[in-house]
Amino acid sequence: MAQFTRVSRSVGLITLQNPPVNALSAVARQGIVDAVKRALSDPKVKSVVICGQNGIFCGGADIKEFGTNITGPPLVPMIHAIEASNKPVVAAIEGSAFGGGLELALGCHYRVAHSKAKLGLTEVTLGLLPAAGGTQRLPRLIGVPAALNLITTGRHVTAAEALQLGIVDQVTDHNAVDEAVKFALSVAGKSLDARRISTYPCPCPSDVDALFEEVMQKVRQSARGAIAPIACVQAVRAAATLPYSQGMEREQELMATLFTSGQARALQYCFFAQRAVGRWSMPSGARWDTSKPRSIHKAAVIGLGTMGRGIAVALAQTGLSVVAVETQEKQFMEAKKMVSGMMERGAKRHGTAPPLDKITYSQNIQAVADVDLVIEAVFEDMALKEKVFQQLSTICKQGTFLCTNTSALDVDHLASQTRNPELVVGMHFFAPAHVMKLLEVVYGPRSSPQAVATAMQLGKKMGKVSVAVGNCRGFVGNRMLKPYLEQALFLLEEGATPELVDGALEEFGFALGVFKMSDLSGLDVGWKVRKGDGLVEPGLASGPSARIRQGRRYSPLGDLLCEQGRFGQKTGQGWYRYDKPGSRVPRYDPWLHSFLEEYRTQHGIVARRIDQQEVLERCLYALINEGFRILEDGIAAGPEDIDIIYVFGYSWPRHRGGPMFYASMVGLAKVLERLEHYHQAHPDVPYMQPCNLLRRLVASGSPPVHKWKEAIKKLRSQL
Ligand SMILES: CC(C)(COP(=O)(O)OP(=O)(O)OC[C@H]1O[C@@H](n2cnc3c(N)ncnc32)[C@H](O)[C@@H]1OP(=O)(O)O)[C@@H](O)C(=O)NCCC(=O)NCCSC(=O)/C=C/CCCCCCCCCCCCC(=O)O
Repeated sequence: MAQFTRVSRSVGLITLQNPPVNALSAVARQGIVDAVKRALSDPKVKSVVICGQNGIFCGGADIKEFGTNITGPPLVPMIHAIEASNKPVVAAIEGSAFGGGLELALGCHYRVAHSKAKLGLTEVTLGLLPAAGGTQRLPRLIGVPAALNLITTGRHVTAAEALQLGIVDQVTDHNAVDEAVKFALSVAGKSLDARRISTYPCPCPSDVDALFEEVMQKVRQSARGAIAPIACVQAVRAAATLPYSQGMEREQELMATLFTSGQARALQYCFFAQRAVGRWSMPSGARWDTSKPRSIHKAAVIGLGTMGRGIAVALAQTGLSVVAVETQEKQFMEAKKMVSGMMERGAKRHGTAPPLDKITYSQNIQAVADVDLVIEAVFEDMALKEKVFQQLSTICKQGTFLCTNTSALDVDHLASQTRNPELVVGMHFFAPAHVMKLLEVVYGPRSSPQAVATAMQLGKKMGKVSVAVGNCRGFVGNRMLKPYLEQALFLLEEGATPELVDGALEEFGFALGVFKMSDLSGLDVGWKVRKGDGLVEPGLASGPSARIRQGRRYSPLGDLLCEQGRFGQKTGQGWYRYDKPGSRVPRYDPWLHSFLEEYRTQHGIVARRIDQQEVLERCLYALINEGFRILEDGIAAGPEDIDIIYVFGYSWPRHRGGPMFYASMVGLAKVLERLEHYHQAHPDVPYMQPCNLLRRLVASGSPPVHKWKEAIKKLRSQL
């Protein structure tokens, strides 16, 4: 797992060999310990280089070991032994040096990096802190403010930034190992007294207390309840205020708390889930590894509203030639300007040239005749989309993939409007499409595996986390949102306020509570959908029957707000009031509170006290219950798919691992018991009726989340 060779006569070259990312597993650590001993005891070796095989230095500690009984030599003494060596040790950093990988490099006396390498103390993203000395060495090397920034965010820095910060000593465009060997030859025999980072004093600003107070406040705000960033600040504070050995003790103490926390488990689950969703499968048996995608060189976007513009930008930024079609004159002119502006701003942020020449605009749909793939993003109206798909089917060259960006409509129905339904899939982007990472790739019963593979691959190229899901109303994300929104409205009827509901959800970790989110996305969107579903009945009489529609409990609260022209931020009023239309800061609205009181009186509802616990249970368990139905229906292949959709598309707090993981942490039996309780109290709310799959999982002993797929398969085979 670590190979030792002697090169250039006197340089001991230690190569980590643990594919795919040279993670520091027990065997790899043992390999390093043995190789270092050998290098130090070999009199012919005057200096040492540590590198990783296959162009990657080291992806850090082996995350797979974390849930197990860890054996093998621990990292901290291993790194200390390297630092204490009396022969110079140079890290040759290619590819990535993350987490424990960078900590290993910080234990070396010198660091040479390839210009394309990325470095970072990423542990915080896994619910941990850099506990192999990273929180103590990095501030000593680059100062407290810069170290705090890197350690609390886990962000990756380029080799150039690492050089500027002082993390690496040299950056090269050539072979980093060869350069490191040359470097090692040049420093052989030189004193190492000034090269052991643990012996450095920690450079500190004069008012350490004020600095840490300010940072802690900021970190608490952005952490949304995550504990690791806070522990990171505490550990760096120890570096700034304590001698190294005591700082190390503090680092270990803080790590011990994080290591066994539910948050660390959730974040590590997310890490693997994000990768697992790439290994998609369809109920037909088609899979990621047996379905070959087709290369896409030229794509088209139809409809340049908010979504279409974002999609066009995202495609162009990927390097594809894009035909952007908008038939309405006013929208066409406005979109051209907006798209260019979006690309220019993006390019400025990345220090690149805007890919303006990648997009050609047209007002004629015939312009898409020669593209490889079309993404339809016209208004969310089935009749309009049907027409577009009929046209595309005749205009496009043979074999063009036809995708729809619908957020809820029937993909299979659209496929039926075309000559080749196997070429049709949904590509459901999230607004703003050039920023949001999530893409739901929706397959209908007739979508070919190649169409799915192509959309998945295109999503990946666009930098999206793509999840393949089946076709149903709202797919996965929006389907689960419906019971969540519904519960929030019922809670208002029963006595809660938007502030109470949002407060509970934000404390749970959502960036925005449900009412703030509705104000942001526009209340009229859902109103239009409900009208289409025949649920909106303006001016209906009061009394309980007014709140039963299509045989189930219904809250017209949202409709009533829309009837008043209160569409949220864009009109300056919604569930909150805003200083002016378009303002973003929600404020308490006395009108809304009187309106709720009047509404309750009119409908004979006596307001009761509702606590945060009830808000969370009703909103979240209703959503989770629908997640189980989605699994039962085979719309999502596994809980990971649902969780990744929620973490990347709906701001579900990552440190809670996604709704299905959260359910497993709460305990399936508890979730079932609470759903049963609420369903008894609200028998006219079908979403609260516990799903069969949940009952069966509980009956089979509530297996851990990673075993659900297997359990579902087994349960299906018993039916
Ligand atoms: C950028 C990457 C490295 C590579 O990206 P890419 O090329 O795109 O490839 P991927 O698809 O991401 O990955 C390929 C497969 O490799 C798997 N993988 C990746 N990284 C790891 C890893 N570090 N460990 C295991 N496996 C890994 C990945 O899952 C893929 O496989 P699959 O598809 O899932 O099958 C990118 O992969 C990346 O970013 N990786 C993560 C980098 C990272 O964040 N590293 C930090 C790891 S944490 C760390 O290093 C911590 C160090 C501190 C010291 C730890 C000490 C531990 C013990 C202390 C115990 C003390 C508490 C005691 C408690 C008590 O007292 O009881």
